[in-house]
Amino acid sequence: MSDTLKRAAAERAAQLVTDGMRLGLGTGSTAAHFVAAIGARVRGGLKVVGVPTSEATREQALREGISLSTLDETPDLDLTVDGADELDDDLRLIKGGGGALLREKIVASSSQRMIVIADGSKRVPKLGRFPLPIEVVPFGLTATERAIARLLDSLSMTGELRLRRAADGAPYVTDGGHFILDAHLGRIDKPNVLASTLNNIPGVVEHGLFLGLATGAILATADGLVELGQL
Ligand SMILES: O=C[C@H](O)[C@H](O)[C@H](O)COP(=O)(O)O
Repeated sequence: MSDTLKRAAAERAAQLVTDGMRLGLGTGSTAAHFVAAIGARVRGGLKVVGVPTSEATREQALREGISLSTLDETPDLDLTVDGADELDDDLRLIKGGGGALLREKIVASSSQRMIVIADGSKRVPKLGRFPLPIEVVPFGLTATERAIARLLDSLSMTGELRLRRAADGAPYVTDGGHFILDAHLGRIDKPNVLASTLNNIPGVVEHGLFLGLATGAILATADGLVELGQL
């Protein structure tokens, strides 16, 4: 059911793509449906160029026959379409459940529009039930973790910081060669304060709060598609 909903949201987003667009291609199970839908349209004659947000998406897009570029060659994108782990009604997001937050944020920031596609279960009244991914440099991991814990304490936030691990038990390593600490916060009352203060900690590369980046969202529910913001 959830996969059918993800595909429905992705296919609606694919209809927004027109010839000549420079596209940011998101990462994750929902974004993969979008990449597949764009692949089908490319095989039907659509001309676009894509900038992938992960190695996994790059490989999928190549298999789909989508022309690819890099952000260095194509620094201004028209539209990025990506999934999310949570979003609220102000189009604030938590992303990074699949570990791709850093490239996703750089690509979204380089896009005129960012459209989130998700099944309706991702919509929440308040962010934070989904653990917030914080990407950190492996060097000095313990020091960085302690600095994050002190910051959370100073903001009266509680919650465990858990080093993300791969299936073999080793630390999960992102495409950028970093680790991820998942912050189990339960609720984030002041996302802007948390976002900006996390960015001040040496060793923190990026975090999964995407604030002011999404311009629209397509949410698929059992009752149909719900659109937020501008598509
Ligand atoms: O790092 C992964 C990305 O932020 C994904 O877009 C996010 O985790 C949502 O993934 P999915 O569509 O598989 O739920």
